[in-house]
Amino acid sequence: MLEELPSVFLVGPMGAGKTTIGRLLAKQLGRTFVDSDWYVESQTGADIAWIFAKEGEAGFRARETRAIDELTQRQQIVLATGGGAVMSADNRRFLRQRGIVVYLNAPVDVQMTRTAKDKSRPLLQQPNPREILEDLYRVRDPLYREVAHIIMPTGHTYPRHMVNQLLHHLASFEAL
Ligand SMILES: Nc1ncnc2c1ncn2[C@@H]1O[C@H](COP(=O)(O)OP(=O)(O)OP(=O)(O)O)[C@@H](O)[C@H]1O
Ligand SMILES: O=C(O)C1=C[C@@H](O)[C@@H](O)[C@H](O)C1
Ligand SMILES: [Mg+2]
Repeated sequence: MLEELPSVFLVGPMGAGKTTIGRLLAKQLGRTFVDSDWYVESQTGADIAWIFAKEGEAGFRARETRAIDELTQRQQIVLATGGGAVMSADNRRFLRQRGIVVYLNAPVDVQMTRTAKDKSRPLLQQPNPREILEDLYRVRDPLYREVAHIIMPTGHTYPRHMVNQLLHHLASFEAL
């Protein structure tokens, strides 16, 4: 089962669990896992904070779109995308047309808890991260929904449990 499943692309806000769930899902499916944030970092030879500082968000987004275009053409991978990848209409088209898109939908409270200690997200290095997450959610939630084939609420579900639920959804998707 699931041998024929195309690539799976995870979208959602910072702290939704795309990297965590994506890695576990890839292991379960015996697929290669790629994280677009890590891919951009490895292609650039610098971390995301450095790219934002030197090239601005626009520089990062251009690199991200090149990465999403390339990675969505790979066969049968599991891809965790950056939280802002859906801001680009090109990225949304690449994702929607080239695989199964899963929106991990985490409420802002959960995003806050999960991102509080980690300083690697430049957009949240402000005195008011909650307001930023709320503003981003308002703008991006419709875009995540637009691009998604499957929507999964995340919050109080353990990662392993999430992956089991997702495998279930993917199996019924494959059967279509
Ligand atoms: N279902 C879950 N239950 C509890 N903790 C979780 C869950 N999913 C992720 N986490 C934790 O939340 C934090 C953020 O998760 P992760 O890095 O996977 O999010 P992300 O969606 O990839 O974020 P970003 O868009 O910033 O890359 C990590 O510390 C991870 O261990
Ligand atoms: O939500 C966002 O815009 C971002 C999320 C992260 O995954 C990184 O792609 C970067 O920190 C920007
Ligand atoms: Mg991530």
